[in-house]
Amino acid sequence: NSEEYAVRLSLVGFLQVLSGNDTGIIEKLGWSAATDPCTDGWNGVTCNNRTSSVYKIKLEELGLRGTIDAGRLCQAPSLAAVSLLHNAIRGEIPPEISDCGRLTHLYLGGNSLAGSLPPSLTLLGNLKVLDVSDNDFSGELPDLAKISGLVGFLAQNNRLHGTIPSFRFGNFDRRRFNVSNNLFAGPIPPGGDRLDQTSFIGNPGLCGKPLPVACPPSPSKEDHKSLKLSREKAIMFSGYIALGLVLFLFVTYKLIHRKKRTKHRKIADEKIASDGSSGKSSIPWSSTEASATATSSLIVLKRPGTMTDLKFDDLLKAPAESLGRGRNGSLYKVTMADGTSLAVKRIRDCGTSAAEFRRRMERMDMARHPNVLPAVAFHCSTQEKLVVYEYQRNGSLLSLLQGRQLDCVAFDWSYRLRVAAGVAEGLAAMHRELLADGIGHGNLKSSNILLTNVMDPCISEYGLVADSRSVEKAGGGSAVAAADVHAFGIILLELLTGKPVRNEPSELARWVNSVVREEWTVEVFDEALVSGGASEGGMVQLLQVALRCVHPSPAARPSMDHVAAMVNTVREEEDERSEVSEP
Ligand SMILES: Nc1ncnc2c1ncn2[C@@H]1O[C@H](COP(=O)(O)OP(=O)(O)OP(=O)(O)O)[C@@H](O)[C@H]1O
Repeated sequence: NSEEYAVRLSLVGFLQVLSGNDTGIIEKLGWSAATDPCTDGWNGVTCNNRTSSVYKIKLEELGLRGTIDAGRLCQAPSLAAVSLLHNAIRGEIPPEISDCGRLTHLYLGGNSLAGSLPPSLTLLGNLKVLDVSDNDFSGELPDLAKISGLVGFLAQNNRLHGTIPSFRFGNFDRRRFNVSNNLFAGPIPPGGDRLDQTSFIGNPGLCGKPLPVACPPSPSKEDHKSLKLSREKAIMFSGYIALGLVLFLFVTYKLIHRKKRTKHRKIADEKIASDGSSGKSSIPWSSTEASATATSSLIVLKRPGTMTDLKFDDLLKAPAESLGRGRNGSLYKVTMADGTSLAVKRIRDCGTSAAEFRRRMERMDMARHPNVLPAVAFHCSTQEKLVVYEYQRNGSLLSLLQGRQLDCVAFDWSYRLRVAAGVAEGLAAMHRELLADGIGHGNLKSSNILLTNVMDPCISEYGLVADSRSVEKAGGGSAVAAADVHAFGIILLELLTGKPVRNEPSELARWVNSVVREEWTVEVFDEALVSGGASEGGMVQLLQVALRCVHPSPAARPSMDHVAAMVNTVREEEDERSEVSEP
């Protein structure tokens, strides 16, 4: 059909540019728009048998002397791996490379590529291995640490400079991280000492472990103090003083006015509580009761965003917008004076004492995991409990399921597995740490899976169902654990079927079970996954995990540790399936 023809034309165009219009090479490889890349033997091309689409292009050691036309290359919609190792390719990596959204492996080592690595590389969210070694690249590295699944980065023997981003070194194999023989400077980021010094040698300005060169101590406060204030600084400080004065007058004015407004606010608060409406509202979220309590009663656990301090009074004064009213209480987006956005949960009280609530919050703060959103601060009094989080602007898994797609991520099989594995890991880790204290999530659902700025899944509102009585009734945490496993199973079903659940999770489980019983298993899978080339075997495996999690008998459900291990196995097998053999 015409789409396939357009893809062939683009790929042939890509090869022409890559070879520098060398017709000899093009003929030798047998690429022609008149033939099919999958069935007519285009050399260097591998197709996905199920979808008959190109997923790997391997053109190594062919003496290619042209440039990379990423615009044309990325027309192949299922392209997962590209290897152009050991040619004489010139020019730069074009920014359009980010259009190859499914790319997992990109090997460009041993060419004559130059310029800096384009920042758009960081948009390749599925990338696992990037090899740019033995070229003539210069400039600073883009923040490749943003790509959470990156397990290989080879950049040795170039002229790259600047500092090394804070990679998740724990993910890298020794052989698969190498920035040696460049012009990098500054300290090796934390975790780099897990690797061998051969990964870093040959950078004259680089210091810290595993290199034998210690980093110089950073200048102390005393040194700073002794520095004379320059004229510009003096002007700047007098500016601050003036600003401080204006703020002081403003706050005094507000304080006088607040007294007058208190009465109106109480009425407005009661209105929120009674209608539960969501949407924009200039009505402050704080109750009179909360404003009247001591200003020191906000317990800050973590500094939010760029803020140096978070004060209860500032929180009360900041403009708030209602985001919704759920089972646990109401949620407000609060914008602080410096522009930092916070999400404040006002918990519907369930009889937990302030002391018990505080104990739970502090206990949870000790059990952090990258896939669990930590509370920034909390406030508890007998009348009111508030929990403050950082606002996550990329929305939730629910919004992805509802089709509010974000440009920066393809909601494809690989991403869905990443979400499933991240949530499973986070939940399992929290269970390990907190179930002994009877603290489970208690309200896990896709609207509580938020997406961080690098689109990693992050569980929010862990442990806010502070009904200790239900935990005791359930027998020391096992019922809350089984309920969380069930909820996780529903999330897996949502990922597999593409159908979001809002009110009745068991209905989705019942429907899936009935289809599976009739042996129409494939019918349950999201059409977008099937047409996107997701492997049926992998989807069936994940479905089996989901069905075990939603087993009607809580005692028959696996533990979260076991579930996380099963999900990881599916993810690893799928990675291997799509992974191209290492060149
Ligand atoms: N920290 C946050 N940053 C950005 N959005 C958030 C944050 N926390 C929650 N949200 C989003 O705000 C909306 C309202 O959240 P809320 O918690 O009130 O609803 P809910 O999850 O349906 O209810 P509940 O968790 O109380 O049962 C949801 O769409 C949720 O995804």
